[in-house]
Amino acid sequence: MRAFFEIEGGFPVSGEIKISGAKNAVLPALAATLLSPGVYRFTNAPRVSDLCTMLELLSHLGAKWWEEGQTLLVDTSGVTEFEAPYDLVRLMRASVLVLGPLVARFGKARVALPGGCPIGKRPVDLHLRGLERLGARIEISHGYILAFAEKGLSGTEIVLDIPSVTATENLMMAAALAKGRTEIRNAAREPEVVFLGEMLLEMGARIEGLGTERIVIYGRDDLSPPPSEVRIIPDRIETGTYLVLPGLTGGELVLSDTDVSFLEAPLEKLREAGLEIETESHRIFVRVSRRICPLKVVTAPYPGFPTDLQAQIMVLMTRAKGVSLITENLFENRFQHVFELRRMGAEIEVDGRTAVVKGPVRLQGAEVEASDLRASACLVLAALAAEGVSRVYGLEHLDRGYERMAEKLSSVGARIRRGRDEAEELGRSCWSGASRKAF
Ligand SMILES: CC(=O)N[C@H]1[C@@H](OP(=O)(O)OP(=O)(O)OC[C@H]2O[C@@H](n3ccc(=O)[nH]c3=O)[C@H](O)[C@@H]2O)O[C@H](CO)[C@@H](O)[C@@H]1O
Ligand SMILES: C=C(OP(=O)(O)O)C(=O)O
Repeated sequence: MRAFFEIEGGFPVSGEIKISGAKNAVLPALAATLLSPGVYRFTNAPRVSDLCTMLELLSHLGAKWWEEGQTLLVDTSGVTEFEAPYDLVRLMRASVLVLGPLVARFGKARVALPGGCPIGKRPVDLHLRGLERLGARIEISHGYILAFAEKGLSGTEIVLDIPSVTATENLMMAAALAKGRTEIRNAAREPEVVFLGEMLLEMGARIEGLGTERIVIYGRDDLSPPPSEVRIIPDRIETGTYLVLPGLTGGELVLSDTDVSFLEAPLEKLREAGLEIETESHRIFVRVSRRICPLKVVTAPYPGFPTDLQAQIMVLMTRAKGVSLITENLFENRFQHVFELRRMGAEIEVDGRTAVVKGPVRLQGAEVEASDLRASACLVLAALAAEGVSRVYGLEHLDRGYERMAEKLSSVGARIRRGRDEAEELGRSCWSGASRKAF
């Protein structure tokens, strides 16, 4: 038996959805706790299974974590291990984020080599080459990355071939404990990278150029936990996922506790598609009162249109009158949702990196299987738009990055329920076990 969402489509949404903290911000923030022993306090951490995996990894390394109300606390005073085992890395590629902090602080790290992933090959060569530039010796042995820097790391210049998000984060963390000045060129500019940099500043690091392609880090001998709570920034991808919903079902939504400044490219595209959008700094009001227009969408590193919203906007385009072109530039295999959308009646052809979507079609409810995290969100959206009942399988992907999705959607009038028993309802969840307190 597998978990599924059963969804009856075609009901307009209405109401408010509160956006959670960003998965892609909490993961590097937790990795950064390895840079200095002590107690760290986080608020607005999303209760998603990737957070659970990262907490398991930190526990494996010797850290402790607990909660006080909604605050998540992590104590890294007892970290003694240097290994991220395959069992955890295979669940979550972002486990590789512990590599930089471990080798910088302890002079050694052993991290399982992440394999390919459903959306693409996703090598980690830029992480490894950057660490080598900082003076680490890297070996690959028996499926593990071994990194050594017995005499510490030294500042250097690193030019990334691609503005990789997690490579920039790994190298920024490592450089924060390296001797001297490190310059990272062609650095990623994502809000989550800026957020991590700001946390490192709170820990005593000196960093310039956050949010630009040139980040300069002046390493310190020691860092310390931030003096106050670190608030995880809102999830721009969760926001974008729910933003397209009124375009599919009709109705109107208010998305609160978000950050509009992170969403310029998606907001521009959705307005071009015909959605009526009004914004305040932390709230977005969205509704649709006219026909959806076709779009040309090209994914790109921030501030371009995010690859993590490509699948969701593709569903919207099945509603548009005319031909839409959606080009995926970041990951070579991120069109797997197309096959499932076709099973629901969508007319989509893939030509190399571009999906050609012909609309409008009325999607039909079906049983579908998600291949990855954003494909799962796309299929939920498609099912909410479709005529009849759908079952969306593959919720282990969805649970990685969406907090309480069924509950949030039900609260705005969607007909969605999670199938299977109550224990499964929470998905893979380290805080639902009898031995641990619930968040
Ligand atoms: C935990 C996290 O923050 N995940 C996000 C992060 O993933 P992640 O950081 O893994 O994605 P990258 O920015 O690294 O990937 C961008 C491109 O660079 C390539 N590459 C990357 C590293 C490397 O060493 N060599 C290499 O060739 C990748 O295969 C990909 O084609 O950014 C992606 C792109 O916005 C998002 O989809 C993910 O949600
Ligand atoms: C691809 C994603 O995440 P990850 O990099 O953690 O696989 C995502 O968030 O869409």
